[in-house]
Amino acid sequence: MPHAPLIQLENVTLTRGGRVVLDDLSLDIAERRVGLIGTNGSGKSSLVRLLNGLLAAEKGRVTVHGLDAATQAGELPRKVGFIFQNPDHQIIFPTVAEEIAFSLEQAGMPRREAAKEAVPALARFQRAHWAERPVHALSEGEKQFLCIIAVLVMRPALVILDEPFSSLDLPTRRRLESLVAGLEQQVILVAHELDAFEGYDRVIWLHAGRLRGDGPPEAVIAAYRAFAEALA
Ligand SMILES: Nc1ncnc2c1ncn2[C@@H]1O[C@H](COP(=O)(O)OP(=O)(O)OP(=O)(O)O)[C@@H](O)[C@H]1O
Repeated sequence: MPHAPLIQLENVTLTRGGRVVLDDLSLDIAERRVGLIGTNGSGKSSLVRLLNGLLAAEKGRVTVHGLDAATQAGELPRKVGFIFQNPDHQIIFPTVAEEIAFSLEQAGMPRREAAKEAVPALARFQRAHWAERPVHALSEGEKQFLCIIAVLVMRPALVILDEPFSSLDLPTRRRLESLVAGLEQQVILVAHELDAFEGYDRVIWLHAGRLRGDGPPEAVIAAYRAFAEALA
């Protein structure tokens, strides 16, 4: 039985820096594991930024897990966890425990309780020993892992990862992939690593702000590879 769409874009147009980057785009997304691919500048990051309220469409309607992105934008960050390509864009506190405590506070926990709960929260990800570590002393992979933990402790309904693997070595990437694979939440992954979508329900291919492909990963990725080969 088809599920009701968790995410809906209706005739969405977005302009950035005077250029149309999403062009009258309509999408219904009900699947739990969704990949987003496309060449540089095709609009992937712009699209996912509409879903967590970092950008607003000037035309059309965006609905995310029951929230209207235009009128309920303030509520989106609690529903939508966002993991950026560069962990330094997300991490703001000097120590790991402070970063996690801040996330818990953002999720509505009183400050004192959040400070006490940070270590148990880290322990759920087998990282209690990181609590007092200065964030700047973590490796890139460890920082990315911390960002994911910081998002997951907020228990979002949707987790968006925007090119999370670019600076990670293969073992660290695999560890993150298996963490993501085990999540109960809906996941949208933006990645250039085309083998990252194994087991995904659906892959969406954006090109110049429009849908160029959409369907099961194997078919969409094969079409994208053929397109890339033809360009090379
Ligand atoms: N901060 C910005 N200000 C103005 N225009 C921007 C900005 N960021 C992106 N754009 C424009 O939006 C277009 C789409 O960018 P976007 O980051 O959404 O693409 P992308 O598919 O995520 O690309 P990449 O794979 O390179 O990350 C770009 O071609 C660029 O012209």
